[in-house]
Amino acid sequence: MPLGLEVKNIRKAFAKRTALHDTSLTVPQGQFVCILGPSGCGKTTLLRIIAGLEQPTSGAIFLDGADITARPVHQRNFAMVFQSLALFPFLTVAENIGYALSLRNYDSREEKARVNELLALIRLPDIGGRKISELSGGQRQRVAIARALAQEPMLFLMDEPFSALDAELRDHMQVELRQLQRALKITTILVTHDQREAMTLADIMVVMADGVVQQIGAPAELYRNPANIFVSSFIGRSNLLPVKVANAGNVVWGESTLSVKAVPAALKSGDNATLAVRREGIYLAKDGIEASVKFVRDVGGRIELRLICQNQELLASLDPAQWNAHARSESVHINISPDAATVLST
Ligand SMILES: Nc1ncnc2c1ncn2[C@@H]1O[C@H](COP(=O)(O)OP(=O)(O)OP(=O)(O)O)[C@@H](O)[C@H]1O
Repeated sequence: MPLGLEVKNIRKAFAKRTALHDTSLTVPQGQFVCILGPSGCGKTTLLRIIAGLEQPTSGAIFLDGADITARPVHQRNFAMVFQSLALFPFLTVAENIGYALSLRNYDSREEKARVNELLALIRLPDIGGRKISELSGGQRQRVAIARALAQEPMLFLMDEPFSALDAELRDHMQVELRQLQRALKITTILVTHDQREAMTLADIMVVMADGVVQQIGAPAELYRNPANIFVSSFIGRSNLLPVKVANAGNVVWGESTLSVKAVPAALKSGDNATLAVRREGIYLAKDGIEASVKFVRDVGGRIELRLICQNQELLASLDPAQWNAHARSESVHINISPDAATVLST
């Protein structure tokens, strides 16, 4: 059974800055991993080290159990798609894909059949004869993916491949890539700063900040159980409430006691902490905490409320039926669902 890729204790120091501190992660065979983080957090450096374009200062990379840290790029058989697609603009689509096939010693009939197969895969069967310069952004993107797949790579690496596309096309391409990756079961690592993109694509998300991995897990897991304040704010947005840990799985926020699903073992009764509350975790309840409504926004399907509660501004996202049932009043009472609230070290 193949093991996939293992990144072990990678560190990368540039002259003036350490881009990666002791980074480890496992990419199981056939999985889609998204490395997510703000600009400058070290995600491209990590991808380049995995690709073999950059050497780590220390640490090692294993592929299916073999140490490949010193293996040159051209011996890794990894395919790469970057934001600048590096297609040859004045060659045709078929010639671009054929170029990636040239190492395979196909005769011209076999090469033509393989190009057609790849074009069918990206659902552009009729564009083999067109020049790259004559294609739309989305078509170019798909050709770059087809060319990468032509290599039959062990690993597919992508760095912000959709950032040049408009929002609608980006959404579309994300779904297509995900379907293609599932069908081909090709182990894929994609770098992005866009949390929606990562949540759409990833089996496993790796959240980074300042050269340090903050959390690794399935998208829903990171959303529900963020490990720290950075992750809770970067993956979806959270209200951050200053609280004190109380006994019996409760926390105290201002004058109110709130029950929570868990308190981290490192926190003791009386400690200060932060309660990260998802917007949909706030609901209206007659016996809840008093809040005034500052702003109401109907965002189609949900009602967004900006509330002031215990001198703090909160953002809530309600079901329209709930809002209508409460007579759309300027003064409301709220409660917080324990499932949508995570206690974090401050
Ligand atoms: N060749 C280099 N020489 C010196 N410093 C570098 C080099 N490459 C990257 N860095 C620094 O390392 C840090 C991480 O850079 P990296 O490109 O990995 O970040 P990133 O998360 O991919 O950011 P972005 O989303 O903006 O591309 C940055 O502070 C960057 O300035």
